[in-house]
Amino acid sequence: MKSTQAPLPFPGRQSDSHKGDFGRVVLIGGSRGMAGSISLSSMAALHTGSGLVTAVVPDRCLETVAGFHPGIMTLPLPATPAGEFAQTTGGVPDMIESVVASNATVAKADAIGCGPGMGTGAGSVRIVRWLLEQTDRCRVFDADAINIIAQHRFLDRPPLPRRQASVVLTPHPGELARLTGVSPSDRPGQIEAAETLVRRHAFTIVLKGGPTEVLGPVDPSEEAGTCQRHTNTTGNPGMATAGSGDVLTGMMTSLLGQGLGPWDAARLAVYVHGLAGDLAAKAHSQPAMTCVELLGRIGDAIATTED
Ligand SMILES: NC(=O)C1=CN([C@@H]2O[C@H](COP(=O)(O)OP(=O)(O)OC[C@H]3O[C@@H](n4cnc5c(N)ncnc54)[C@H](O)[C@@H]3O)[C@@H](O)[C@H]2O)[C@@H](O)CC1
Ligand SMILES: Nc1ncnc2c1ncn2[C@@H]1O[C@H](COP(=O)(O)OP(=O)(O)O)[C@@H](O)[C@H]1O
Ligand SMILES: [Mg+2]
Repeated sequence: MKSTQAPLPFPGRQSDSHKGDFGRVVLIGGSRGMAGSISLSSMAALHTGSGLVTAVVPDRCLETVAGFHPGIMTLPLPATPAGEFAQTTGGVPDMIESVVASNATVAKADAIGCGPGMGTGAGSVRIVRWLLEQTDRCRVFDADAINIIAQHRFLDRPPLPRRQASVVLTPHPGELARLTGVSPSDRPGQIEAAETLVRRHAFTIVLKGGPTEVLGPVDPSEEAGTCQRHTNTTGNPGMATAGSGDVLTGMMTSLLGQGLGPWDAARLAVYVHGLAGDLAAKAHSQPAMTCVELLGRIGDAIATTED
């Protein structure tokens, strides 16, 4: 295992602190058949230190998601027969995004992560479009949320006001290819395409892989788009296993919810996530480690990076 240094220390805790000090986060996603993904994100957010974690899921997945960890709260939304988010609720308010917007837990969330396992159906599209417009919120878009943004060309619209755009996208190379048209086999081209997105929208982009690259604006309020790049130093091919990225989504959302800015949250999340992967591989081997062992090593990884 390489010996490397964290880009910044993990935030410490005061002796009189309480769970409200560590962020309320919401994770939106899951569907019947992919309930594990949003559960992994939610458990990762808890293990990264979030005070309160709510998974917003299609109602057909509620028991499954809630059953993974007693610390996860769940908010069920109407589902299609296939078990994805429905477009309408048949009630008042009627459209699914109105239900999300009017929910008190969602309204109070310090950070919202969206996408793992949610599918790309009409209900999910409405939720992603709504979330992209919430410019006063910290948001993480991953997996199907990125696929939806790509399919519906949501980034072709005029950029959001820079000052408010606290958005992190966490594509793997296949998702970035859908977003930009640049092939996963062209790593330099993908990094350049991600830089272009950063300069235009002032988003932070985490281009996953071995190694993961973090790209973000130097000054998000500046009109002329700037971009800085950080190459992560942790992680290993044992992490090429289902659910590794879902864990990262929860960690990223957790750190944003704890008050870190997007550049710091992204660099620290990928560092601790990769280190947890390195510790899991050391204990279990690269082939045998899974997302469960990765999740189980977040604590050991944090312990080496604490303030
Ligand atoms: N337990 C669960 O419920 C899980 C659900 N998942 C969900 O499944 C859905 C589909 O996501 P997937 O990522 O599996 O499928 P995708 O079709 O998005 O990605 C797989 C494809 O992307 C490309 N790709 C990915 N990483 C690459 C790399 N490093 N280099 C080059 N090409 C690369 C490859 O072409 C690969 O076939 C998402 O909603 C996701 O959240 C997955 O996260 C796995 C676990
Ligand atoms: N060869 C590798 N070296 C280092 N990290 C890797 C490697 N392969 C995958 N990973 C990491 O594992 C995660 C995979 O994410 P993703 O493809 O979204 O998985 P999933 O959608 O199955 O959860 C990313 O954080 C990525 O950086
Ligand atoms: Mg993924």
